[in-house]
Amino acid sequence: MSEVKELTLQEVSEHNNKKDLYLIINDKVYDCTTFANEHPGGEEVLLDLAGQDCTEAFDDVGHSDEARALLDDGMLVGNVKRMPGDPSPKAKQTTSTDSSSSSSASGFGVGLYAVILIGGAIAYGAYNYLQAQQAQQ
Ligand code: HEM
Repeated sequence: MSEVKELTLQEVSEHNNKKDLYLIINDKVYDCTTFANEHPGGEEVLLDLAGQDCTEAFDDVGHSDEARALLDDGMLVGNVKRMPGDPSPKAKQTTSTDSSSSSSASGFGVGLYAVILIGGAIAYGAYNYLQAQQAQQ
């Protein structure tokens, strides 16, 4: 049984190059040195974030479950040890902007239904009108 390592942000930040590349995701430290050149999203993005907390960037891409599984499959080094004065973990936060954007999304849904309903009604009216015209001839 290997002991879980604890690394400070300072220690992780020293692993910031192609030959020694650590990333922090959800307060866990991963050694991505060998994975970097196999990364489907490219080596550059990982190098840019080397030694840093990339939780937000990782989540924003919408990585698959397989990508998440890869992390714990051999890359895990240990946990982040937060010291007093360190920045807080970069987790996804539900902000008021999020809820307003979701409400505008649902507003768009209602608008779309209205367009479909009104469009349908107009098409039905036009069809009836044409039928009546034809009946008159
Ligand atoms: C060690 C952490 C990471 C792992 C294990 C990983 C793994 C993967 C995998 C397996 C894919 C293929 C698509 C999928 O299955 O979701 C992918 C795509 C991608 N990754 Fe990562 N990734 C990591 C970190 C990052 C970071 C920090 C970024 C920064 C923005 C990033 C950016 C991307 C992009 C842009 C793609 C899309 C590539 C495309 O579809 O053309 N990845 N990653």
